[in-house]
Amino acid sequence: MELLFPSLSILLSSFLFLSIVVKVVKRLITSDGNIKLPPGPWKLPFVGNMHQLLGSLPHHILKDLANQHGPLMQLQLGEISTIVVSSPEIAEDVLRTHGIVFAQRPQLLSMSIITYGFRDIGMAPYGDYWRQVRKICTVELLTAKQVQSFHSIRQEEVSALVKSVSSNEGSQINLSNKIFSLTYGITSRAAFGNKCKDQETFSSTIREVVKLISGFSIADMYPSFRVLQLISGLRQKLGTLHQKSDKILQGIIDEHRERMESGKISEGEAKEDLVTVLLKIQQLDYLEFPLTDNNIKAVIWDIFSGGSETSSTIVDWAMSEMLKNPRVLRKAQDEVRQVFHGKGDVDEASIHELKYLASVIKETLRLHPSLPLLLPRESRENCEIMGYQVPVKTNVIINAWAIGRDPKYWNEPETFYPERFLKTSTDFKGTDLEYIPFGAGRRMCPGIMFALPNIELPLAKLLYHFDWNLPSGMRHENLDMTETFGVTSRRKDDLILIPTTHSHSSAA
Ligand code: HEM
Repeated sequence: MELLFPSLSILLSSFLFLSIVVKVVKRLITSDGNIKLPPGPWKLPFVGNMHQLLGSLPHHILKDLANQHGPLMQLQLGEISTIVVSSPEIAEDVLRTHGIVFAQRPQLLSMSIITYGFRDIGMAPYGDYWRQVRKICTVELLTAKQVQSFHSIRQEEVSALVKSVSSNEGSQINLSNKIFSLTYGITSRAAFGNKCKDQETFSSTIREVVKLISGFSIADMYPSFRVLQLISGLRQKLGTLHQKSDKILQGIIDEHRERMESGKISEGEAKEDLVTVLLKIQQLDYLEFPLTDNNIKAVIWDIFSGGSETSSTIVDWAMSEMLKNPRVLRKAQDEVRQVFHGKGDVDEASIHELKYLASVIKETLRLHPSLPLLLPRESRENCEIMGYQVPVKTNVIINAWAIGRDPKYWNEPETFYPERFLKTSTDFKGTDLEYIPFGAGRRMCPGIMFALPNIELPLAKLLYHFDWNLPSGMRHENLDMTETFGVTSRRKDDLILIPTTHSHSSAA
């Protein structure tokens, strides 16, 4: 009996292996040999190019491969034919010229669990439902007026951060941790109103999910082998996390609905949180697609997962780059201290005067775009790009990180030099394809207006109130800038710094 188990498992895995090989070979044989696909590296029969993505960060590997095979490159990732775009010219073709062909997202099984069956904005299939939720997002949730209405939340949360840093003056603090909890705190209050009791659990659930869905999941690369979903355990882990976050979100919705029905949230209340806005929209009778509670939860999930890690990552990298480049740190500090001279604190009303800080942020977004690979897309029909065929249902990866370092467009691309943005009108609004940290085209990020104040205000206050030093003995040029593997390109090690309160500041 004892021998039966190993032999059974060997038998099963051999069967699985063989059936995968048969399927892949069958596909190779039946594929149209006349199609002129973009060039790409040599492929192994069963894994395609997946083995080439091991060992380093995907956006780094893809940039190196593109240097050898060209800015439009074809890879075979398991069963999935993929093209990788690494130049502004081809990004223009994909995102704008043929924008409608590439406005679709691939329907990854792993993502369907956490997006309530693709009912969010980011993963929803391109079509009328997506158009409706995206419009709600841009016209109701993330407008300049709505974002402005959250200014007191930002002030309070960032002031609390300043206070907490100040109380640790002279000793080492983990600035990364403080920045990440700040952004989750602001997003939570904007979305749910006063901080909800489950905020910590909710934020940590999101972070766990983001970690789980990072990189290329083997199961998603072989969608016809559903058994891989079971073996990998990904589906089960995501399911458990989804249930946890769903319970919290439903509790928040129920509590809001109760307050609205009891008249505690009045019509047109000055500062409406995002859940309240969504519940009011739910009551409208002219929506093409009724907004269910699940739809609302999916949208709120997007705002948290899309909005918090991304903005914190930029603040974290901007501080790291300034500590590494003391000249830039001094210049940014001089500017903020001059603009807010005699005021004792930074306020949002004059923050637009911080032109150099704005360039620091832009340069950070160029070198460390929070999403180095834009969210994946999928071709809806056959398309020709630069004389190559891109067949329907090809996965499309756009390497925004590589594009932001293209030496054809950027002088000394690896150098952190904010001044370059003082002299150019290049912007991240989606028209300059050499600079796409927020993407471009139909699926471009709708959260820029929400993100920017969450980046500018913390940076301005941290520079105004404190002088910053690295832990003793560490030289600025030795600050480690290694990135970690993930959906967002975070620092590998947390940023540990020593703050000293600046004498003019009200935090002194
Ligand atoms: C520094 C901050 C941020 C960065 C760098 C960023 C970047 C991006 C990028 C690169 C995309 C993919 C665009 C594409 O495929 O072309 C995206 C999509 C998206 N972002 Fe952001 N984002 C940020 C903040 C936010 C915020 C604050 C929100 C919401 C409050 C948000 C919500 C979304 C949504 C919903 C999508 C999906 C859009 C769609 O598929 O139609 N993002 N973001």
